[in-house]
Amino acid sequence: MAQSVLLTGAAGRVGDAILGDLADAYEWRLLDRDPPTEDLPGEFVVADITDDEAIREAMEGIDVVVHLAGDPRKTAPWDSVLTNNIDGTQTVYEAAVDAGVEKVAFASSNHAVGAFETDERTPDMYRADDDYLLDGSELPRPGNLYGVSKVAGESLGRYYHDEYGISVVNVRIGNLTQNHPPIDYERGQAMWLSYRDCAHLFDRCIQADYEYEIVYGISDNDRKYYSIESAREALGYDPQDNSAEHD
Ligand SMILES: NC(=O)C1=CN([C@@H]2O[C@H](COP(=O)(O)OP(=O)(O)OC[C@H]3O[C@@H](n4cnc5c(N)ncnc54)[C@H](O)[C@@H]3O)[C@@H](O)[C@H]2O)C=CC1
Ligand SMILES: O=C1O[C@H](COP(=O)(O)O)[C@@H](O)[C@H](O)[C@H]1O
Repeated sequence: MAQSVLLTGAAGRVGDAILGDLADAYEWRLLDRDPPTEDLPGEFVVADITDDEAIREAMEGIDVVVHLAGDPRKTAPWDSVLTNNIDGTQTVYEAAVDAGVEKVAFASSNHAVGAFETDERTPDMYRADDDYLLDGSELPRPGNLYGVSKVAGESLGRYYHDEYGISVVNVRIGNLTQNHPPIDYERGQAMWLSYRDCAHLFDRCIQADYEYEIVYGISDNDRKYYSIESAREALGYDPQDNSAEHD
């Protein structure tokens, strides 16, 4: 029988990429505070992730949670990231462990480590001939409050894994765009994540066995400054796209 997967933030862009390729692969329970504007697979729950009761109900019978819901703006103010990204993520984890969920894949961000991109390193680090690489073992270094909230989400996962044994993978997503990497934007090309690689990566997050992981979610771009080795090793990620093929 297909696994039951709760996808929070299902009405957003990352949700769109995942459901575009994986609509038939799982028993989906989709959740978002905004109702869907198109036909989506499975059951749709309209709820806020800070609503403890609604999230507990949505968690019933779920094997795996893909947790995307949150404020994705790098300029998001503190009150929004505190509520949506930190409090909301804690509510999701608490309900997940109480419901006996096996795994949570958390949508973290490149902005959890954005401050490694110093004036001295940029723009060289965005180029294919530069060998600077972050691999997920470095300490977080957020460059904005949104990034701080993603680091908090990764820490919540660490706590719930260590305390309750739930499997957790934090995917530091790069820059997701459909059909084509960002144009005239070297940083975005270095961290491009294509739609099909995004769907495949979260498919691996649902399928693979792991304990607690931090991986980078980008395509196999020549320009990369994030290693994808941990995603390959821990999850079996095998990306097909490379922003250099669109130059
Ligand atoms: N799109 C990208 O390139 C990247 C996205 N991410 C992360 O991936 C996740 C999804 O991002 P996108 O799909 O791009 O954003 P989006 O804004 O398109 O989708 C987010 C969805 O979450 C929902 N949402 C927000 N707060 C909520 C709450 N309190 N309760 C219930 N639903 C709520 C929104 O209604 C929206 O449908 C976010 O956590 C974001 O930080 C991280 C790095 C890059
Ligand atoms: O976390 C996120 O990162 C991407 C890429 O960041 P950017 O600074 O290069 O735009 C961003 O597009 C997305 O909205 C955000 O959630």
